[in-house]
Amino acid sequence: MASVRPASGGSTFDEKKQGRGAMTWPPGHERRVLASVDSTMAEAARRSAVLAGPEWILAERQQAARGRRGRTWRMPEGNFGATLAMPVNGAAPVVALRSFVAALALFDTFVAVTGRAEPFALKWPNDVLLNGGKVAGILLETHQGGRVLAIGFGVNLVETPAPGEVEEGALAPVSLASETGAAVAPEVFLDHLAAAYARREADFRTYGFAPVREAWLAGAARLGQSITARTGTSETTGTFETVDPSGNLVILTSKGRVAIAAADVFF
Ligand SMILES: O=C(O)CCCC[C@@H]1SC[C@@H]2NC(=O)N[C@@H]21
Repeated sequence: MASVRPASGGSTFDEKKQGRGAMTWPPGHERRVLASVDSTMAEAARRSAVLAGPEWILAERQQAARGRRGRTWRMPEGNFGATLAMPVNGAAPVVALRSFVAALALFDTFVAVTGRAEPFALKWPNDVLLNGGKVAGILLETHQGGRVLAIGFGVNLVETPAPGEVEEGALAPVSLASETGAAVAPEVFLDHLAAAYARREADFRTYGFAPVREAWLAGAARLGQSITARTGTSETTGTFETVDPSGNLVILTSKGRVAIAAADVFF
């Protein structure tokens, strides 16, 4: 399914040869760059049975990229689409907290490549906003009975989906290039993201969810403001109060406090 681009596939990281930045590729992490694949999530699923350690799979083109809740994710060339597949231990709800770790790593990466933090914000559960529009999304899947986690990152580096391709009521998509003028190649973005993710993951493994939660809340969009959370069967509107220690969205409504585990949020 995948066609591997030999020039940059494999685990060797030679930043001078690749012309990339001066950050350190996380030791022990495999790095695979594919010219084309159906979906890096599908590729991670195929790799999951033989995975020896963390592995980043970056694709220049994806024919069948997927988004949250079974949606299609469109990835024009030049945008960023990658999946981190890694062995994990622990109960499913703890594994799922990686969505916050991943969102923070994306936030760190945007700050690293633009030198600015203020235009970026985090939208529960795991989108990154830029000037109020969606610039990146994250998708989590597990394999091998929960022993392998795949975290997919889709970033509009240069292009956005056409307006007709965006779900009604969803935030307008924006691209990093059009909003900030930053021209970042996907492989350079990957180098920053892999380093940032490794740092955030190490903190999560050492200190647990508390510091991740605190950092996530510090960057949260619409905290203290009115939001609407929609599941397939219900809609809750109220004040976005916090994210609780289990990662649930907490909304204060006229009838009291509601903790929501999974939903789409609308502003
Ligand atoms: O719906 C979302 O916001 C999540 C989008 C995730 C898209 C990325 S692109 C790389 C990886 N491969 C996929 O098929 N999906 C994710």
